[in-house]
Amino acid sequence: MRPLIAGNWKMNGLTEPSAALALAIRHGLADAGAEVLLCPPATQLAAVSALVEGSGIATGGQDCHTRDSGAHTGDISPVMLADAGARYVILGHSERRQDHGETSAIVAAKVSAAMKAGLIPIVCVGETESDRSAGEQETVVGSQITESLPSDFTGIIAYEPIWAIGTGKVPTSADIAAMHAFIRGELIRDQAEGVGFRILYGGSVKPGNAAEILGLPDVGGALVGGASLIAEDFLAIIRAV
Ligand SMILES: O=C(CO)COP(=O)(O)O
Repeated sequence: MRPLIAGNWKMNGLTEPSAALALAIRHGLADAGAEVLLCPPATQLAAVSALVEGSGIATGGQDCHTRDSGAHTGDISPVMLADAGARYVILGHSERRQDHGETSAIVAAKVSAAMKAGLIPIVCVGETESDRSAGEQETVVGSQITESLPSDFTGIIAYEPIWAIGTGKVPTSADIAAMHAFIRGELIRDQAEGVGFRILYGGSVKPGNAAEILGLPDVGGALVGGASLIAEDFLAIIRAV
């Protein structure tokens, strides 16, 4: 399976810069050894999906509701994401867990809804800095995995240590490899197909560290925030595969 390089644009992207970014990535992508995914804000999803159509670049949402439609002001359903061109959806990102009080149980319900709509969920897990200082990272990530994934899960896991997001701090390669091995073990124990799921690393992935991170065992790609907003940086990360 080729590695997946996913860009999480978060709450960034007005119409013109989003189109320019999507087109720069499309045009700069030479016979990539990676699968490429762009997750723009919901307001840009349909436009970005149209701009990358036929290029092999996929698009995804950054969250979804558990229902397909109904009286849920401000929410976006998985069916709506699929209708706007998405093939993937990021779920349980730490920013949503923190800003919107999303528990792992809520994330699990969203994962099921996304799968039902035919989307591939990318489920984020990761410990805080204090969890790591206390040596609790495996306990925290282990329970996030157990509680955020339905028993029939198929999809992708993204390991994003919260203290590495947007900070320029990255765990050591040994720590990334250890956590990915731990996550793989949990998936194999809990999930019938756990041996095959991709596990992405996310948290301050940049052109300068991408090759080393992507070369680690059980790292099946990267979930990139800040550097995915700069076409040359995102393309350099893709080329590092
Ligand atoms: O949260 C992230 C991707 O989902 C990582 O963000 P940064 O790459 O900006 O650290």
